[in-house]
Amino acid sequence: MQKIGFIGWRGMVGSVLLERMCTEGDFAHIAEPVFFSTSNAGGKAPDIGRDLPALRDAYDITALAQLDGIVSCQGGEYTRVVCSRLREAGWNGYWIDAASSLRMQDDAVIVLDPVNREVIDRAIDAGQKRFIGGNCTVSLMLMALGGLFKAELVEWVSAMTYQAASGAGARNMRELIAQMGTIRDGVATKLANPASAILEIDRKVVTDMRSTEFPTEAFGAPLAGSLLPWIDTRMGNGQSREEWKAQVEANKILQTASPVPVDGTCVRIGAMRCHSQAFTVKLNKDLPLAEIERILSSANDWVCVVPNDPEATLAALTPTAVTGKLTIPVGRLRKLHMGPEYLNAFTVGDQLLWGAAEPLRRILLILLGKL
Ligand SMILES: NC(=O)C1=CN([C@@H]2O[C@H](COP(=O)(O)OP(=O)(O)OC[C@H]3O[C@@H](n4cnc5c(N)ncnc54)[C@H](OP(=O)(O)O)[C@@H]3O)[C@@H](O)[C@H]2O)C=CC1
Ligand SMILES: N[C@@H](CC(=O)OP(=O)(O)O)C(=O)O
Repeated sequence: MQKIGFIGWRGMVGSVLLERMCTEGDFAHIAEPVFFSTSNAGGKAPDIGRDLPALRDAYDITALAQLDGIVSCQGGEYTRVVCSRLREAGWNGYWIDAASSLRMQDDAVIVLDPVNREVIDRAIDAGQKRFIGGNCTVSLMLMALGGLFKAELVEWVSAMTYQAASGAGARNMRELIAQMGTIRDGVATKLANPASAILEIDRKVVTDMRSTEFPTEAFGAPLAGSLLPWIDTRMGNGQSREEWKAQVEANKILQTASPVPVDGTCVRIGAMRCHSQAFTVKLNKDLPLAEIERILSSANDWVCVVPNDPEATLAALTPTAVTGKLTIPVGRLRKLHMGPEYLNAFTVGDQLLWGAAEPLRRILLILLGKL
């Protein structure tokens, strides 16, 4: 792997990937990085601390076909178009991708190496070439609960998600802030007066949120001060596509012999870039909580168990605490009234790090023989 192409490096996932690669010094392992653009061929390549040629056209199949590997954070449509053209051109390099379009194809591996390194190694040995990052909630769930899955203790999981605006894109993050500002601006005078009636403030807030002037172009509905219990398209069986991904992707990542059911409701909330999830885990045996905590916390280098008390929970188990960090806290661990095999758990993870960029950065290092 000498010549590696980067597409989508300017987008939200791509720029987090680039930042992580620069921080970790990964470009030292790449003899010839080549940067592409779908909109600015001939423009200036990003600053990665060395001289680089101008941006190449991301649709130039001849240029792409000269690469040993391609890392794309450009999106599913780009993948669909370019991957098939590259195949037709006989290209047989490594394709590393953040988009969902290839994930469930037989010749694609969903990568999350702290959880499925053996699956990845077997695929590389077998000559497989397509390595795709998983859906963010699925990757974050498996980083948090991986120990229980690995020990084959999970009968099923119900995952109720609280997903950040970033999962919907940069435009949506901006709109969330604009919505927050609109709400606040509408009641600023009343808010400044401690004697003003709260129900009057509340009435004005909801009137503003229901107004056609309220900014909702990206989300299609108010998110700030509210929530949106539908993410992605409909599947036709009552599930949203985001909910459907939980079981199919988790079982593909783990390569389970028989599928572990995973289902729940995926909800968009007004967090910026951390997804949270509340789990009900049906274990296949009654284990002491201390043993469960030991299994969870020893599963990988990033997961950490948060004591089930209010101080530790509010200090370590919130999007505010976790944003920008690779740690995966898991807390609120307790047995539910339903019985000793029913475990409650809550996790928070940065959806642009372990949820998107980090598994791609690491599969690249694995393919380069550096991890
Ligand atoms: N957002 C997320 O949380 C996750 C996303 N993914 C997948 O990653 C892919 C990319 O997502 P995401 O990074 O959110 O996409 P973005 O919309 O942020 O970026 C995609 C591309 O848009 C172009 N672009 C146009 N205008 C701008 C601008 N002002 N700033 C930056 N880029 C711009 C860039 O292409 P160019 O430079 O060629 O013009 C960029 O590479 C998608 O397939 C998504 O499914 C996967 C996991 C999580
Ligand atoms: N759908 C996710 C983000 C995402 O891009 O997922 P996927 O990579 O599976 O399309 C969210 O909205 O939070």
